[in-house]
Amino acid sequence: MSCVIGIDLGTSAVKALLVDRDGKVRAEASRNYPLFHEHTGWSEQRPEDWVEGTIGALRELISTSGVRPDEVEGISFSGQMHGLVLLDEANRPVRNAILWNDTRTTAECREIERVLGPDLLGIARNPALEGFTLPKILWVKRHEPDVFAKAKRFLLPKDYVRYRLTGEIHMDYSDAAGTLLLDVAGKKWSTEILAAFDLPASFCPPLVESHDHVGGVLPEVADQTGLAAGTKVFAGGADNACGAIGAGILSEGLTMCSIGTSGVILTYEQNRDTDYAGKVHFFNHGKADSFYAMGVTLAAGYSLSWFKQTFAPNESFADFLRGVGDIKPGSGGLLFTPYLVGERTPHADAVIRASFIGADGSHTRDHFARAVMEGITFSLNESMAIFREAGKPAGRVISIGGGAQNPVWLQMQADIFGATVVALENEQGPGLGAAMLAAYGCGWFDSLDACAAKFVKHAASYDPNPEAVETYRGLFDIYREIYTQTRGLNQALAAYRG
Ligand SMILES: Nc1ncnc2c1ncn2[C@@H]1O[C@H](COP(=O)(O)OP(=O)(O)O)[C@@H](O)[C@H]1O
Ligand SMILES: O=C(CO)[C@@H](O)[C@H](O)COP(=O)(O)O
Repeated sequence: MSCVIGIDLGTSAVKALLVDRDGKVRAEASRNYPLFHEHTGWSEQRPEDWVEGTIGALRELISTSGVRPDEVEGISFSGQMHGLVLLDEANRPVRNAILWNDTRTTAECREIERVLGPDLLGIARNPALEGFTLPKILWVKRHEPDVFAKAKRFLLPKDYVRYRLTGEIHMDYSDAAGTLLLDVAGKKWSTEILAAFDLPASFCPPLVESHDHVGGVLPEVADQTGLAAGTKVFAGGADNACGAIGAGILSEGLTMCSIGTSGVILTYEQNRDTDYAGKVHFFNHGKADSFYAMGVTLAAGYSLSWFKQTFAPNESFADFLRGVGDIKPGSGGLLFTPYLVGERTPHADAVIRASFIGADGSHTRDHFARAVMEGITFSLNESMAIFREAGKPAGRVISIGGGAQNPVWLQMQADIFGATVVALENEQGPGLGAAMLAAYGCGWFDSLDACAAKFVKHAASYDPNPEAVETYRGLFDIYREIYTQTRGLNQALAAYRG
């Protein structure tokens, strides 16, 4: 059996998939790791936890699957985006990584806007948002000058793990696009942006394509995992680029909904000049010389996990959500906005927080759980609305991520988006996209598209129910009002946060 491995370095866990030449997932293994929230709005992880988790997951994958080490032809990665890993002269992290959902950098975002003006959108193609990497670099420079003095270069999360597996330092275009330091259309580090913030070119790693062969597994990693030393390692990509590859979003007109910790509505873009004026993100794809645009809900799956963890910590997701299908669309007039950690699209706002609106004595826990799922989906529908206004057809949406595991949620997506929602057989999120990059990199296919034709298999599809569509249309208008109605209240409450 010849196989590849896709490693998805997520926010809650790292998952490793062993995939054969037919695209069949033969084995999987995962390891969780903690998040640290030292202050409100902060979110950090220990890079060493990612490395230990990845090595542990690989060891389990090899030992339980029965695959021979020489049958693994290649490995690639998908990674949570934007997280800042600062390395010293000896490539050791100088502090914890600051993650994509950390919102401490509002002042640095304003500074970036002031210094770069319209060049920011012109070059980096994205606005300054707290989650992106450059504001985090400036935050460490300003608030931890002693730490910053030791930092010689930066990496993103999966690039650091790949470095520890291979000893080689690189970054692929799809992940580099989320740093605000890349000239996205020109595919090079922006000398203008680096100069504007006094960062040397040596601060940035060499750029590669997602399918590029960038090194081999180190002998000591081979000893720890059971892989063969020298096993080919391919660069990999940003988790949303890999999610899109794994969902077959490789040509114009295709749309994806991903509900992981964050939530994303993503469309493929062939034209590097497509201009959404910064309303949605515009990034390089993991398929060479192509792009994607996406809107992001910061706390999508995270909102549901938070709710379950807070009110039913000992129940599985399946048990917890069992009664949700019995509640009618609209949750009996209960609405939820998923702003637990602030929001990105369409409201770039680090201060806004979540609300339940309309609670009454008849509401049960199932009403609240359904309202959380509906609120997350309404938020994603705001991104969908931006794409529709820009003329993108969104009649058919491929749904991936943890949220796609629940049929009630898939039907809800169809009803709220007013689109046919298609689930994938053997839903594996971005890990399958990472495995596809390895399969293409190994030469199993002539193109990623050819790989997708074999690996991406559609499962059940969900058509919108006209009655539910009508109910949700009315509620969506009310949902949209909540942001403006609660913004001032949340600004006043900010002083009371920990
Ligand atoms: N059975 C389920 N039904 C509905 N949602 C689920 C289920 N299992 C997980 N989820 C949601 O999926 C999210 C995790 O998705 P995942 O794609 O694994 O995230 P990440 O890649 O960010 O670690 C959780 O936060 C949770 O809300
Ligand atoms: O910040 C973004 C995209 O801009 C997030 O999508 C992260 O990339 C983390 O994703 P998940 O952990 O939810 O997969």
